[in-house]
Amino acid sequence: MSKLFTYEQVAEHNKREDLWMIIDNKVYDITAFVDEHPGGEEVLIDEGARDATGPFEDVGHSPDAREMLVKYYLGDVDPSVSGLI
Ligand code: HEM
Repeated sequence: MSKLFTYEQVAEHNKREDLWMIIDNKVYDITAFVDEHPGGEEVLIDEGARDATGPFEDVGHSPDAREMLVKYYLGDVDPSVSGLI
């Protein structure tokens, strides 16, 4: 079973040196990726620490970009508290 996180837990990881992000109800630790993002670090810091599914999809990220997410995966958003924010 995957690890579950609340929105509050994700929101604590809101810094460039410690940055999490939710995409499609999955939680990612993207700290190591901030330097590598072709779209720059600013958007990741702005959209990080919360659900960034909308902005991520709006950009029309490639299959390669989606594949990159795999190695940053931590777990899922706790479904019992999802949808609160
Ligand atoms: C950890 C999550 C993310 C990953 C792995 C990722 C990965 C990538 C990759 C690989 C590209 C190059 C184009 C492509 O292959 O699609 C890209 C471009 C871009 N990304 Fe992300 N991205 C992430 C999150 C975001 C978020 C949340 C935003 C917010 C708007 C964003 C904005 C952009 C923009 C604007 C570009 C275009 C850069 C350009 O071509 O000038 N990305 N991203």
